[in-house]
Amino acid sequence: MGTKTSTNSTSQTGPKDLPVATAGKPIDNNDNDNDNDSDDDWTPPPREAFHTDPKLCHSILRTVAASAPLRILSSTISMGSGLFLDNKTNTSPLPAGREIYRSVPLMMYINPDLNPNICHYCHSSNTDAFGAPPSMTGTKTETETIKSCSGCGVARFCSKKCQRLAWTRFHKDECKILKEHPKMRGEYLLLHRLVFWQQRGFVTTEQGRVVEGLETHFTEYSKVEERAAEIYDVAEDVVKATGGKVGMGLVWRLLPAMRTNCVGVRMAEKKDVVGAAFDLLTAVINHSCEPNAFVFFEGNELKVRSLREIAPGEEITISYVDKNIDVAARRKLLQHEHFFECRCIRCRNEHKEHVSLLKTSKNIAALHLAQRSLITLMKNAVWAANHPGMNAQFEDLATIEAQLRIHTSNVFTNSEWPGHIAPLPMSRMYLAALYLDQEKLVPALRLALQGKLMSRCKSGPDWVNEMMDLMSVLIVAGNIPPDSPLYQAEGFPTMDDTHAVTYGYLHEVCKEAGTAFGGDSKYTKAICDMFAGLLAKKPDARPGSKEFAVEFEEGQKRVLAWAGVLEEFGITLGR
Ligand SMILES: C[S@@+](CC[C@H](N)C(=O)[O-])C[C@H]1O[C@@H](n2cnc3c(N)ncnc32)[C@H](O)[C@@H]1O
Repeated sequence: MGTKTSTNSTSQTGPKDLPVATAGKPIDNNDNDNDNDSDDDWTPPPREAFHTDPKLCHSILRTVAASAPLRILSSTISMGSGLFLDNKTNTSPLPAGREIYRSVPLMMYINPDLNPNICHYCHSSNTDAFGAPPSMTGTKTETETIKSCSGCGVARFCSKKCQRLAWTRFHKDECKILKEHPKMRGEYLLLHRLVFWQQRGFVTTEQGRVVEGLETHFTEYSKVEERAAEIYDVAEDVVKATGGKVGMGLVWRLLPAMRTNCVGVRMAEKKDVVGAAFDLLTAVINHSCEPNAFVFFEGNELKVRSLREIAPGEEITISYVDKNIDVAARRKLLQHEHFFECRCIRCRNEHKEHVSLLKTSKNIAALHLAQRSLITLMKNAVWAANHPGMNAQFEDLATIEAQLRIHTSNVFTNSEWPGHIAPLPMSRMYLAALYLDQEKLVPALRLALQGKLMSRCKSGPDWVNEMMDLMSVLIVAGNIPPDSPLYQAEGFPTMDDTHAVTYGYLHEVCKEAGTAFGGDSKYTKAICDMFAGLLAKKPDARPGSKEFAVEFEEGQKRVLAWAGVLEEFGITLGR
């Protein structure tokens, strides 16, 4: 790290000073870092929004396989551009559950800490479609032997061929970097890749123009000292990694562009982000907390699908954050990462709901405090479960559950904490999974039913994933032997009722998975195979028949009453 130089706003800043008004860490004027800096200016030139350049828009749109006519236009929600369903070539709306486009992102990086089972070149996984490793399910796949690179011990490859191809394409530049920084953020690793690719001439002129036109929030990063300092070290590392061949000015501008425009990699079967991808068209899509589309990944492909009907001429939106978190947490994240306050209808309605339930700002502050405490509590419980013996205090799930009750009591003045207000649904689901791991089926089933059925999410990909978490508890519950003392001692739902609910729910999940993820998705196929396998064991009334509908309704009523869930939260067959 170089020594400090003055960076006041009146100085004639050269390439080696931090941008004007930035009090982050300045670079050493005597450093050789910038000797080959072809790009002396720290401040990016004014950005031309994509939609002002039809030729560039055309080439961005050509990078994807679109199933619907698309256009890049001036956004209706943000300052720059956005992606729209075209209304010139198309007059009919796009229904819910349709593919909008798919593409192979320009760059993608999976963080092996978050998912060690994905090849870093072809991005195929050695887990089954539910994300379970083969050792747990007994499934053997071609890519079973995903091995780490012996150089860095970080990058993973499913075959020698993938390892060789990755080496020529990017890993020869990245191996040393990953060895030094094994936990590097996906966006930062992709920044290194982009810089190396630019040097090697791997980036086409058009791709380069897209990168130049990206929203960077450069000013916001530069203005706040701690944000500037946060990215400064990374930028310096990138310059160092290129042996000083690339100047700090260029890296300093590209870095916030990567942070702003990479999309989190979520596989179909998991809600958690496991890496970062940079896709030229997806970088144009703006955010809504009530989006009409979503992105997921399968293998090398990124797919964007509609969540509800989209009218011709309507802007396509995705959620940049987990939709299940509460309005305050969403706004905070969007402000921190994207520098805007979300003003979508959902945010306004949720905020109004809090105000009407809690009346005063003091009570709202108490809600936010309780929400943070709950998240910390669950994080500690999950950590303790993954590190047995390290923090016994959080291993006792009955104590965690009692604390959950304490945190959620007395926050709402005239009622209990409503079951749909975050993070209660998610906390209950986590706790259910931890109880299931400890084979404590009674609290696991009760909490899974409460968490899932009372949550706000009633359809779409998140609903499918949450229902699959509930299914994993129901399936274990359905396998308890008929003479188990659980039925007597705990008033546990009868085997018939559990089976009726399991078949009914899985039937709905199959249909919704087809709509949400598409019939050609590996995940949808795996869910439907699972359902078919279960159904084969069912001799009597089958989902779809009148007899089954009666069996299901009655069974669900009793199961919900046992779990303390109101009947209105139950699932209607054939929704
Ligand atoms: C990935 S870019 C989206 C495309 C961008 N509008 C453009 O012109 O390149 C993300 C940035 O768009 C802006 N943005 C996205 N959604 C927004 C929203 N709902 N409200 C305000 N700004 C938004 C923010 O500046 C955000 O950091």
